Amino acid sequence: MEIGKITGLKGTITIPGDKSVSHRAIMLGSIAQGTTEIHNFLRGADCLSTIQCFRSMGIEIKENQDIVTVHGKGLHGLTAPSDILDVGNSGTTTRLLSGILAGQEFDSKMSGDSSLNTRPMRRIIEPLTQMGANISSIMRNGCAPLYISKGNLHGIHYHSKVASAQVKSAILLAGLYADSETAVTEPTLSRNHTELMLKEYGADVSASFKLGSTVATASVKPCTELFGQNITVPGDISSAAYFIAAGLLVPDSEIVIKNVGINSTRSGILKVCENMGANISLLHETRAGGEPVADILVRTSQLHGTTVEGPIIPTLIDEIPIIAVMAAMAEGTTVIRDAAELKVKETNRIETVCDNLASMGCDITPTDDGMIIHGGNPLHSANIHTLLDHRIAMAFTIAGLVADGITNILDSKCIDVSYPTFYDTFEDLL
Ligand SMILES: O=C(O)C1=C[C@@H](OP(=O)(O)O)[C@@H](O)[C@H](O)C1
Ligand SMILES: C=C(OP(=O)(O)O)C(=O)O
Repeated sequence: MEIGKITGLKGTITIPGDKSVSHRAIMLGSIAQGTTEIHNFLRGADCLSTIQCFRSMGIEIKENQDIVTVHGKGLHGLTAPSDILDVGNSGTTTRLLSGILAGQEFDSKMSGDSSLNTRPMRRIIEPLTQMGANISSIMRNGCAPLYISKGNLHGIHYHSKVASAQVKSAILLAGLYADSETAVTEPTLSRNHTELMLKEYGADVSASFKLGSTVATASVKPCTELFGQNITVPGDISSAAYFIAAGLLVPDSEIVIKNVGINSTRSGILKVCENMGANISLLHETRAGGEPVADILVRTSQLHGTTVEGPIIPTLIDEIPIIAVMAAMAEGTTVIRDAAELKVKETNRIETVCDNLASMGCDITPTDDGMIIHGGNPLHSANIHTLLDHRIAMAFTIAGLVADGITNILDSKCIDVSYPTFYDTFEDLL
């Protein structure tokens, strides 16, 4: 995809459904009793992998544009897949599904693409094993492909080293099948969609913060039945982030982004934008599917550098590539730290962000847990090596809109993983 410099992005856009919420709606719908209707479902490749996995385990799932109907068969209604479950590029599918599969009577295997199969899975193998699950890395390297066979699950209180919603969710989902309460404590609160949605489906879930610390605990009681729901998925703030950045960086722009999920465990990017001096307002705040949503009004702004660190990091972890692009265009220095998790995403996002921004003329230095960006140098065009990472492709598309010359996004098709209509959205802004 070739991207040139532009001015004046103006208009109102709607962002597709949230990826995290879409995955969870399929998973919980499949193990609930009765029908679940999901509105504004994200038809991105990752969520389609989740659908396919549950179809392979006997669940009827009908797709009608962005409305998906799941005919759930209850907590014990899944059937043995005849083949290895293909999780594609999706870490969320792999880790959350592991928690569910740990509670099944049948054996299963899961494998993904070459990126997925290098991502760390010990973080879920270890707690699920403590719960009594039989789960192993087939290549014995701590990565997928994974093999899961019947185990008898008991409740544990797990203290996770990483603030990861995927780890937390895998344990809570296995906890539905355990013989006593299961709790997860994480160093700082990660996205809480699983807790919120489990509650909607009828599970007995609690969540608490320890006073005076950032530590967060979520727990679930063993469950006998979940009940099918009607779910409206909010627009994905991680996808909206590219248009927030475009509205701020492209001269003479004014964009309204409709119906975006602003759950505080996801909306750290809004705080960072505010700290950078952005002109952003939230309009029409309301709720959809148990989640807070709002329209976001963005106007071109002169940004300045900031520090992004500590408990805010899990609330914006997928937005760091686009935050780095904003920082490159901001006056002054931006420091991003406490974000070592970036190294184990679809690519090592510290490297992919730093290499590509440096190739566009940005003064950027990678660190062990983030990066330091001296902003304000004009960006120039480059060939962007996405390494098939959707977030890199989208973040550098926005960089291309403000860079001199024609920026070439290599393998931009990888954007289908989370936002297949990304380039179409621009048509409403030109
Ligand atoms: O639970 C989820 O839906 C997700 C959690 C995050 O991963 P971690 O749990 O590994 O931080 C995030 O990066 C990913 O895109 C989606
Ligand atoms: C890291 C991501 O997703 P996942 O972990 O589900 O592959 C992402 O979408 O940026």
